[in-house]
Amino acid sequence: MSGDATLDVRHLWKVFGPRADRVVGTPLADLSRADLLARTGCVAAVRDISFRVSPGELFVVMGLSGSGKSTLVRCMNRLIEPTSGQVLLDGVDVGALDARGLRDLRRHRIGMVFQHFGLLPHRRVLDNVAYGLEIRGTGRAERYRRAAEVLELVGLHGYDDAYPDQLSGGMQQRVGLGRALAVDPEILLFDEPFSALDPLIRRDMQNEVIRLHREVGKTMVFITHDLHEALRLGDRILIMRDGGTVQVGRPDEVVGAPADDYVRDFVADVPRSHVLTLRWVLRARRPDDALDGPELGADVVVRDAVRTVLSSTAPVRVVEDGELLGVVDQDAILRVIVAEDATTRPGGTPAVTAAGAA
Ligand SMILES: Nc1ncnc2c1ncn2[C@@H]1O[C@H](COP(=O)(O)OP(=O)(O)OP(=O)(O)O)[C@@H](O)[C@H]1O
Repeated sequence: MSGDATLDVRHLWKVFGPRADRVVGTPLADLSRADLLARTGCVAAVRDISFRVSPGELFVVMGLSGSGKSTLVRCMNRLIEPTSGQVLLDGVDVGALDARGLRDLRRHRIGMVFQHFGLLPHRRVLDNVAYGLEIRGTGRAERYRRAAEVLELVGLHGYDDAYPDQLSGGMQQRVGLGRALAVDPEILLFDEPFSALDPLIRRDMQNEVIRLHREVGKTMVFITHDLHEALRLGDRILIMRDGGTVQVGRPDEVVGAPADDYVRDFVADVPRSHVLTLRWVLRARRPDDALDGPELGADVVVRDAVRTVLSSTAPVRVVEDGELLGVVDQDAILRVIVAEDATTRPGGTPAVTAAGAA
C-alpha cells in the first residue's frame, strides 16, 4: 500500500549499458558504481532509491553532478524507463501504464519545470502558458481564462502579449512555471530549474516557489545540486551520491545529524542558527529553572528565537503538542551563534533525545 503518499518510489534502479537488465537482483548490484562500471561497462545511474512524498510536501533531491538526480526525476514519468522498482503516483503504478495512460500522466498529472524553459518562441506568453491546456483539448475561452489566472499567480500580470525572447531569464522561468501550473497537475517536478539564473534572480525564484507552494499547496519534487537551495526549499531533502541515497531528512536533521562524513562535509559551512530548531538546542528542565519564561514551539528556528531568548531572564520553555520538552537559555542560543561554523553537535542527535533521557 502506498498509504496516502502522492508519490511513492520503491527500490528504483536505472542501469545504463550492455545487459543492464542483468545487474539488479544479482551480486553485481552490490558493487560500487565504479566497480560495476569496470566489471560490466554498466553505469548504475540510480541505485535502489526509495522515498515517499506526502500530499502538499515540497521534497528536494540534492546531489552533485552525476549523482543521478536527472535520471531519477525522468524515471518518475518514464521519460527514462526504469530498470527495476516501482513509481506509484496517487497509488497508481506508473510502470504499468500503457501508451495512452502515460500520455495522460504527462499531460494531466505531472507538471515539469526544466532549466531550459522549452518555451515556444513564436507564441505569446499567454499562449505558452495555455499550451498544456491546448494539447489537452481545452476550449479557447477557458484556456485563456485559466492562463490569465496563472500569469497573475506567477507574477507576470500584464505580459500576456510579450514573446519569450522579450523577457529576462527569470521571467521566462516564470512562464515555464506558469505553463506547468496551468494544467493543475497532481505533482510538479522541477529539474534544476534555476541553475542558469544569476544568484539574485535565483533567490527571487526560490522565494516564488516557496510562495506558490504555500498558496497552491501543490506536491512538489525539486531537483538541485545546491545545498543552500535544498535547505531553503525542502520540507525534506534526499541526498544522493553515486546513484544511491545517503540521507533523507528535514533540513534541521541533515544539518544537525549528518548521516556520514560526506554529508557532514557538505553542511559544514551552513549557518546552523538558520536551520537548527529549538529541538536541537534545548536541555532538560532543572528544578531551579524559573518556569515563567516565554513559550516557543520546538520547530521554531534558532535564528527566529534569538530575540525572545535573549530578552528574557527566565529560560524559554519549549513545547510540542502542549507538552514541555525542555528549556532553552541564553547560553544555549549563544553557543549556536558563536559556534556557527562548528561542524556538528556532539553526539549528532536532537537535544530532545538527550533531554528526554536525562
Ligand atoms: N543515457 C545514458 N547512458 C549512459 N550513462 C548515462 C546516461 N544518462 C546518464 N548516465 C550516467 O548516469 C549517471 C547519473 O547521471 P544524471 O544525469 O542522472 O546525474 P545528475 O545528478 O542529474 O547530474 P547533472 O546534474 O550533471 O545532470 C552519470 O554517471 C551519467 O554519466
